[in-house]
Amino acid sequence: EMIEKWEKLISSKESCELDVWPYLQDLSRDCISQAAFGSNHEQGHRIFQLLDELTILVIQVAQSVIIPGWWFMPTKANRKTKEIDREIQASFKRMINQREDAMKAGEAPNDDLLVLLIESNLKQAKERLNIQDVIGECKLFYFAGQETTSVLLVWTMILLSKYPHWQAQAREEVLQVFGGKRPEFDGLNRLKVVTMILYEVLRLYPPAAILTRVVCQEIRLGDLILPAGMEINLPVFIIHQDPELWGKDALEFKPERFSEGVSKATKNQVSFFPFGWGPRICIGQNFSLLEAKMALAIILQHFSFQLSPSYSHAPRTFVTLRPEYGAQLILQKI
Ligand code: HEM
Repeated sequence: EMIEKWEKLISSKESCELDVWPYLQDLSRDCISQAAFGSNHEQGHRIFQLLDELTILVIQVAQSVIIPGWWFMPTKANRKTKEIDREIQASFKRMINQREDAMKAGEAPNDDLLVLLIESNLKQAKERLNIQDVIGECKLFYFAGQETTSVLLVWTMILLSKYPHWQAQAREEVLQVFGGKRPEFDGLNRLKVVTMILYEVLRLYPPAAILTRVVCQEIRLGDLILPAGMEINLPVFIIHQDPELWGKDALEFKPERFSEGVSKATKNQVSFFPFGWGPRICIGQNFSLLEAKMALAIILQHFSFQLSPSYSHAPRTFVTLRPEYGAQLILQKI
């Protein structure tokens, strides 16, 4: 659908300028809605709108001075937050009820995330998820499943516009593997240059730029003693750009550093962790890389692109690392 929209915008002209960021957001929203929840565009659309509003409010709260008990005050922001949360809960409950009915009638898909969650809720076992757990998981997947991948895609398009020789190499590879055909799973796994490019984008522009942990019991870390309850930030983007770990060219876009895989590029150190690390590592990393490769391959088959003079480079952390003023590119049909 996105490709068709872009083609229409170009139609008889040679090229067209557009901000690709909202289109890529819609694309990844559609992917997670359909793949995980089998939900239609409209249902998913409202939930994303509400999550967007909730994110803005949460960021406002995070940036303000917290006074104990503030959350219980009937301020405008607190009332709005609770109202949005109620609507999100109601939307998910509706979605879950509809799916349960469809499952009973034997009309529902039986292999998506929603089915797994509902089945876990219906189990009689001790470890069954209750309905609030199911709603919590749906909320997390809706949020974590779209924002991050659309950010990865948008920075990839921006960097491939800035480095046209990498764009050309990626296109050559895609055309070699798929020609003009629709990309499929096995072929996507054979895309080496595209994978190197995506890793390098994730290194320089990690969507989750900072990870947070709370120390659960006092622990010694080198010369430091960290007390229980202390909050620690792991600055992913700083570690990803540290010249001591990555060399003097750490700030440069050089996908070739990943030509022999991640362990060679990192010399087996934990210096590249765009998807986190350890037991809470991103559960959706394969899904997102597959989605990004699929989207990028189709875009490269249809268009070449370059930065528009109106593009202004402004990475900004707003939960994820976003291009603050969008991604104005000039697209040309191939
Ligand atoms: C480029 C895309 C993505 C990036 C960079 C990314 C990054 C991350 C990171 C860094 C974490 C760990 C957070 C922490 O340790 O505090 C995480 C967790 C998670 N991600 Fe992703 N993610 C991406 C795509 C996805 C997708 C597509 C999904 C769903 C299909 C997803 C679902 C989740 C979930 C459910 C968790 C929580 C896992 C847990 O706590 O056990 N992510 N992600």
